[in-house]
Amino acid sequence: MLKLQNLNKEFKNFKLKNISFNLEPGYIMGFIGPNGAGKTTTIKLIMNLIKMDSGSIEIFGLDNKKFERKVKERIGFVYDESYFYEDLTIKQMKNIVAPFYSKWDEKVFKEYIKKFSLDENSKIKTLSKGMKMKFSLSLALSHNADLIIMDEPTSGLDPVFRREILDILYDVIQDENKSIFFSTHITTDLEKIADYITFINDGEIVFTKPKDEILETYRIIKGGKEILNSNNRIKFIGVRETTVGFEALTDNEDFIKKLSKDKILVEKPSLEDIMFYTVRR
Ligand SMILES: Nc1ncnc2c1ncn2[C@@H]1O[C@H](COP(=O)(O)OP(=O)(O)OP(=O)(O)O)[C@@H](O)[C@H]1O
Repeated sequence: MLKLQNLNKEFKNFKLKNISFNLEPGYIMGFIGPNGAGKTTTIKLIMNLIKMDSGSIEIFGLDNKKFERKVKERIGFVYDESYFYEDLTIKQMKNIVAPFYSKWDEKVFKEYIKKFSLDENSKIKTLSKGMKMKFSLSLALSHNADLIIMDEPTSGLDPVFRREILDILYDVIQDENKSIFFSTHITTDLEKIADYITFINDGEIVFTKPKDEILETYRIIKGGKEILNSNNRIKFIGVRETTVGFEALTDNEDFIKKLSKDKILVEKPSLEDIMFYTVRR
């Protein structure tokens, strides 16, 4: 579905370094990382909205630049900022977008509009942030796209809206030939629906793996201050000290076994824990 190989892009104060990952058909991949890590830049490169310095991107096995039109016909794209003409109504805007897609399905679009309780005659500028996102999603899902790419689709949305959107994405993925790639800061959303997680930090991929494998690999260790010393401290990925003790992240099973069992607590981390300790070290 999507294959990035050794992608590089340099801005004045930022560098995207050797980004590589694959997304297979039938899966949802979440793209996480702190602010400024390079998520939007990567998505813009995938969509050929900015030029790469080196590397390659294949979508459906085709080069994303050479076959741009062909590839984009089959992508549903949801961007984090509204790119609509604010003075138009939903219907007018849809009439501009629809002819670009040979497989546009008016019936599906109408179903989504109804499902999202949107009024076709509402002007875009009168829509709330959540409603605009629902409209964006309706457009992205109404032309039989095989790959849905979204940049922070759930940011700024309340939990009810978010859950609705996640349910719809989950429905889309029931067709095993479709895939979804989306960036987010809301790691709990990914814990619910993602199959794979790609984690980017400071322009570099930290990991790209099945979610279950990630959650099985890492552990949070909690213990009193007396356990932490200069030798073992450096073996943790990240450490957070409090007045009474410490919490730390590790992916080293042997190391955990060596720590005295009766003095530590071993817990499974959330994706947010993994992100926090990896970024803060
Ligand atoms: N056109 C540009 N010119 C110069 N620098 C840029 C440009 N676009 C992005 N950057 C820089 O690249 C870095 C990565 O930005 P990017 O938007 O990809 O991060 P992000 O992971 O999407 O962050 P966020 O989670 O805050 O949206 C930032 O330091 C940003 O300032």
